[in-house]
Amino acid sequence: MTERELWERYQRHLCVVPSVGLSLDISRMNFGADFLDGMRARTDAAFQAMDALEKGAIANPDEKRRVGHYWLRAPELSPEPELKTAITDMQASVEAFARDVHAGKVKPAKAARFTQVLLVGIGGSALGPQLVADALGSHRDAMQVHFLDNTDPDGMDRTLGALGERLAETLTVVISKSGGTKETRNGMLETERAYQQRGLDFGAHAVAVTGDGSELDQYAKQHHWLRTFPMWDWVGGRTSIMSAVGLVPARLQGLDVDGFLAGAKDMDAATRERDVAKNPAALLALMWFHAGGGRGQKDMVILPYKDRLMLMSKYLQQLVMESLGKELSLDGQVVNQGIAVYGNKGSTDQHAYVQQLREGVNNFFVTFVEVLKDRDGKSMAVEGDNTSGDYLLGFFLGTRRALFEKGRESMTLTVQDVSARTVGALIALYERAVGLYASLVNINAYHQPGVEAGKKAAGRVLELQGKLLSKLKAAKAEARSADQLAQDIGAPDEAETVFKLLEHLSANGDHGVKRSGGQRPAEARFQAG
Ligand SMILES: O=P(O)(O)OC[C@H]1O[C@H](O)[C@H](O)[C@@H](O)[C@@H]1O
Repeated sequence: MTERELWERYQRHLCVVPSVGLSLDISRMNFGADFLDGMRARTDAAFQAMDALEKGAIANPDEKRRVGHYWLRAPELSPEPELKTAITDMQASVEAFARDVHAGKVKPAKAARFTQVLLVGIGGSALGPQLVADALGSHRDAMQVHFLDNTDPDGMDRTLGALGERLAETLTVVISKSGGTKETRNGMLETERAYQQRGLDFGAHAVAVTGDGSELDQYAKQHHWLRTFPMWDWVGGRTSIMSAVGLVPARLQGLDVDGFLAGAKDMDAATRERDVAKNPAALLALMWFHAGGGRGQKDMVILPYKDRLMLMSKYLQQLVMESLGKELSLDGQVVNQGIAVYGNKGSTDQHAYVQQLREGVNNFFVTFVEVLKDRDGKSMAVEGDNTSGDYLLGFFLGTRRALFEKGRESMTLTVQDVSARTVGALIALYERAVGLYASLVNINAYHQPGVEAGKKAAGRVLELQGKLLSKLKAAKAEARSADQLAQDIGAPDEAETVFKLLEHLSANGDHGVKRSGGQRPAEARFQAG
């Protein structure tokens, strides 16, 4: 294709959404002239399924749940008045709470004001707040936000250690839809102890976001936490950023929550459009289908040319992979669907993995995200008349061209700026694209049965550790091999897990397990005390 033909193709296929200042360019995807028409029946069915979902159908059949994240930015579209009230009440109470915190009406016992937020959560209860805080935050925010999103002890020490004295003016927000996620529970307990060690009452510094009656909800009530904000079963974790999960930290941080919700609402309106050429969510879904043959054969590389959008790929990794990575179709057939997502930011990535994108295995398509506005205010010239922002654009266009020359497909999303409106719109765009794509490939995007297997297996590992420790204590000073100990606890087939447990136990002083003998598994001996 000549440059001239490409320019024609660009103009023909450019999808512009004036209400949110966003455009999607699919000209560098090599779909044929009849592709969109050929997909029309499937696309219409996807629109119908989305319509039913928005009207309150059970769109998550396995869990028999409705899927209501679109109502969070348009409560008037809720299928029942009670849901609308629940959403608007939540929004008003979050806003009022943040106002009281900022005004010092809700204040810590031993400091004048809360200045820091510590968010404890994982997966959908952390990734959205992390993206929003990083994309929209600055040192001028009303409060600074920190995160504990793992059960890594050193990670917790690092974050809590950095807060240090400021813990006295830190409001901890524990977020868990289910209220039973172990990583979050552990982070909460360790945070509670950090407060206690400084003579601070944790409950007077803590807020929960969780489902009614959950383990976390009960804990918060028993320990007289400041507040609990609701989470509902009709909002999935990975689409919960516009529920209290995202609004509580965003309001506390002092971000433009109204703009964020309005951007999403406007994008929702634009992506209900049935004319595919005018609907960026439908086009994204169709391009994913085209690129991967409807089988996820190509990875989605997300390349925003903007530091503030660096977490976009991490956020989309959960949204896309947890939604689309499914073994079974809606009819129960084994389909093993999914699309792998990765990326960081340009031009930084150009100095890392872009080499492979241009010359290596052609198993991906890129989505460039271009932000027109360079910065607040003017830029200096760094070379001739050129600014740093001119360079960023140059590198983006240069990389895109270099990929195209080698037959590597890409799309470009162009936005005006990284405002709350834009971030809300981008999230809404991808939420709908994922929902539509799921319909195109006939899977349930709203459950995550695969995640449970790992959690159950982890539970069995900890059970095994319990047995092992009792045995080691009973056997006192006798040094035994992993194989012997696995026999002793009646789990001879679990020798490898037993070895891994012993290796970890003896590397840490918590349980008094000692290791002797050689480095290889068969040579190592373990004993208590
Ligand atoms: O909010 P929670 O109930 O603590 O869940 C946190 C996360 O954990 C699970 O493993 C799910 O796979 C995620 O979708 C969810 O967002």
